[in-house]
Amino acid sequence: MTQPRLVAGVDCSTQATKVVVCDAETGTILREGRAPHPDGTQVDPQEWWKAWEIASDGLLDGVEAIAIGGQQHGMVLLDETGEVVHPAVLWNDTSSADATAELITELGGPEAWAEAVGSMPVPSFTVTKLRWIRDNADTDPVRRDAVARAAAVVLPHDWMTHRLAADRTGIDGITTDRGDASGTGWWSPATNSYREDLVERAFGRSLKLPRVAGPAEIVGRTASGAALAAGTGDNAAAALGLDLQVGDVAISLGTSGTAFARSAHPTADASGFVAGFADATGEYLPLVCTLNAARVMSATAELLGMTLAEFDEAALSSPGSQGLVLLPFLDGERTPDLPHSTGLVYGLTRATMQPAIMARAAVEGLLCGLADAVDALRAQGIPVNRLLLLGGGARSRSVQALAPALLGAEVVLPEPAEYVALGAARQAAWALTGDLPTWQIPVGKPEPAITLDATQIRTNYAQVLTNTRPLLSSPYNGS
Ligand SMILES: Nc1ncnc2c1ncn2[C@@H]1O[C@H](COP(=O)(O)OP(=O)(O)O)[C@@H](O)[C@H]1O
Ligand SMILES: O=C(CO)[C@@H](O)[C@H](O)COP(=O)(O)O
Repeated sequence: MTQPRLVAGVDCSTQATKVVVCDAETGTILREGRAPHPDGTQVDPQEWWKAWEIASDGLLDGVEAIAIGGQQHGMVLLDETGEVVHPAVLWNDTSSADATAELITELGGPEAWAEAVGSMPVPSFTVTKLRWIRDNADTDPVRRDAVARAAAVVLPHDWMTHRLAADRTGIDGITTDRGDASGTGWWSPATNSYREDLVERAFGRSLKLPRVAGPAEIVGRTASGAALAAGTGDNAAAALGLDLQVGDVAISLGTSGTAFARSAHPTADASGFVAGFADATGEYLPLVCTLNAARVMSATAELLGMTLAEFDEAALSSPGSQGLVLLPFLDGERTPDLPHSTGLVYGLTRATMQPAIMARAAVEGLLCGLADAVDALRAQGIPVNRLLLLGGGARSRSVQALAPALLGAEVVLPEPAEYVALGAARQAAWALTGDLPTWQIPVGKPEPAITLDATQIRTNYAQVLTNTRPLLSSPYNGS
């Protein structure tokens, strides 16, 4: 029997690095590894490298090609020698809220941005982080030094790919791809080109930008001679891992909550809800992203003194949320655009102040936010026939049971797997062989759907959000 050709895919996500090694022909996962990242919204990229070394330890023997999928948007600034000059400012860092508002006004409003780069920027977008660091350089010596020395700006997956490439030096030869470039705020999916003027607008001067590699390109070689594929943003990688088809919408419940679909056409939503991203195949990936997803459940479980399994059981056993509404904006929020917001619980009575009802309200709150996301995709003309649940939070039985009614479509549960890493591995196989392989996606059985009054629950959620929006829009004074 001939040995399978091996490819590796990596997910350098917010909370961890995950590695899968697959048979390039079938996609069968043969080896897996994982290592955590530190918490926080500004992280030294060397921490990702350390996590990669731990997660990939002993896995790479015989691997012929590798691709990196990574959390989108994070700003990694490099000097002329390729040294990192500031901790990476991640997608979930909301410090650039004021910078975002300024940039939107300066260019002529949300429509001007949607026209220029397919998306209205929110504080997650890299372009806003460039403006933030420029404007806050004087109050911090590390930032001042970083702004003075910065020669190039790249994204987490670009940096990891560059670090893995043994055939590059300094900042020469750095690459990115369409999927990740589309989350910067200075690259247009519709025209496939950089808007370098937007980098200059944000930062006050130009910076070197990575070359946008093609979907099946080999962009370098590792020290052991493995081919490096272009890599991509984590959501574009997941779309590749799931082999999304027209009518499919992926719902990823990781640190972020995302709803996205493949599209043959670019979108440009000036409301700021739907980001007009590119995918990793040459098409498009309209996407809605919330800042609070799986951690809403883990934080609520911790509050209630429950394990995640107990939390799930409580949410499922609850006689509904009984009008208790939880707005899950625990880390501020991106969609809706409320970077200064906090979470909010409304509807506490002696009857609703029960652990099980609180657990249920937490799951409903995070799903109501995602229901708005799916509706926003529908409003952009994206067909929604079935929803594919993925990410750590998709393992939650209560999410599986409540999602069909609240999101308004059939829910499919791909067999739990690291789909970002798997999609990156599929891209690596594409670069290695020249053909995008067809890999079977095993489908699991979700928890049976619960019947509930979705209209009432979503109306309650929308009313609480509307009525508290002024409060949630202003900075919270927690002192
Ligand atoms: N059964 C479960 N119920 C709810 N949340 C879960 C469950 N299993 C894992 N998680 C959560 O999934 C998250 C990790 O998911 P992952 O997709 O790896 O995130 P990221 O890609 O942002 O690093 C953690 O917050 C973890 O608490
Ligand atoms: O900002 C976005 C998408 O625009 C996030 O989806 C990040 O890409 C992080 O993903 P996770 O680590 O939560 O999977």
